[in-house]
Amino acid sequence: MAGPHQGNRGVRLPELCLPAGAPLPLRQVLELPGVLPGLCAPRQGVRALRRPSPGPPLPSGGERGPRGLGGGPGEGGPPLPGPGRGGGGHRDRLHRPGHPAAPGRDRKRLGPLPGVAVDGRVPITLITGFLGAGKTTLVNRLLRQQEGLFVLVNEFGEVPLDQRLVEGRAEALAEGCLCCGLEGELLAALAALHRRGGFRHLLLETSGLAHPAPILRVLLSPGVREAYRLAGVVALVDPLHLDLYLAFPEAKAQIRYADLLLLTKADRAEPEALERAEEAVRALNPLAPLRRLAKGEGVDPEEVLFPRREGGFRLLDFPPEHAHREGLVAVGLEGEGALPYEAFREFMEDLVLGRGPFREGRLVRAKGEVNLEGSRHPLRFHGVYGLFDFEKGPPWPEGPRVNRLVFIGENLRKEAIRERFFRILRP
Ligand SMILES: Nc1nc2c(ncn2[C@@H]2O[C@H](COP(=O)(O)OP(=O)(O)OP(=O)(O)O)[C@@H](O)[C@H]2O)c(=O)[nH]1
Repeated sequence: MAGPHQGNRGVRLPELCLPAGAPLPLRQVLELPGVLPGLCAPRQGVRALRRPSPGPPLPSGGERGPRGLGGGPGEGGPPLPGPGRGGGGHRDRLHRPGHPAAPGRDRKRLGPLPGVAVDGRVPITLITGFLGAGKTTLVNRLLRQQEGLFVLVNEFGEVPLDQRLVEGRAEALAEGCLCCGLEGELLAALAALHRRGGFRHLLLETSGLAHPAPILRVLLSPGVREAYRLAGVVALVDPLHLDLYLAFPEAKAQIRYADLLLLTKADRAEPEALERAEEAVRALNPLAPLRRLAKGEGVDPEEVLFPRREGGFRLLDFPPEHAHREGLVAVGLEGEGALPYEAFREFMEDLVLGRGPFREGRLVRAKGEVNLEGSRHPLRFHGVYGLFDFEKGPPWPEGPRVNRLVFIGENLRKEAIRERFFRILRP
């Protein structure tokens, strides 16, 4: 395990947006007075934190579904429209690559859905990738462009932030890591969704720390297999932080188990970094197709939804047990009130740079939505190691303003973080 701060100080600094000692550029994002000179500008539009436009209403129940999780033949009951039947049928829902997709009404229609057409089971695609690799960015894009998708999201953090981004067509599983004792939870969620129906393809977005094997074991178990067809495993890989990620066995496993590999942040990474990352990824999984993505764009949605080719490669050496790298901690903070700008900036800098009470820890992932004093807009942020994106959200609605933050890292001291945050929060 790397020593404290190595990632934040010695190794990462040249590449960081936030040099040591430089304040976070929060004022610029919120257009608060008093921008401090010499800071890197906030990145524009990197994170689509807003929710995708609501899609058309999901068809309601009414038709009988196939066998499986509902409790055997005849009890299933979710509507899985087959060719020529209700729910619009899917013959006319052809996805036509090449047509520019716009959010909302121009959403593309799903293709002929081989899984449903062939055997009545609902295809399910596992979307993996280490913390901050770009899973939600891709999934939000697919939701905007494709009808009939539903997403089950598993988050490691204690405050479910991602779910709010895809509300209506997504559901959060219990917090924690899906691969660690949440198999029952996953089974129950799959069964409930299957009974409820109203979707034709399920995406399962795992937490960044999930090992795919125990999840695949659930998806390939006899009861589940009758209702859902595993369409494949997609792994997203962040080339900016790959060498840091590969110290985590989960990150390696995600790459090894993938049917399709997506190298994200191609718009931000230098060409040499992309090439190096491709080499490292290829060494772990030489057979899966490898594509480059920029902000969720760069791959045919159909390929993401159905990444597994017939007769394709799959690694089935499921370890009976696995252990996460020690010391990883998720801290969720939720509280009403306003944060003074300076105090919040210092708090974030100390965490990112491993200073003061946070010197033992090393931040891997941060995300949140906060209410800074003097602003009508929430400040939203995403951090992966020291690289941060900030965005101004739409004005707060009437009513209490709730700050929500998640920090994931090694040896983070939960109590110290909580104590500091609630000390600066003004109710
Ligand atoms: N420039 C750029 N930024 C990206 C890209 N993909 C994701 N990001 C940014 O990277 C950060 C993390 O992206 P997410 O999509 O939330 O990553 P995630 O894998 O869902 O994160 P976790 O759920 O926390 O593991 C956000 O700030 C995104 O805007 C990309 O292709 N290009």
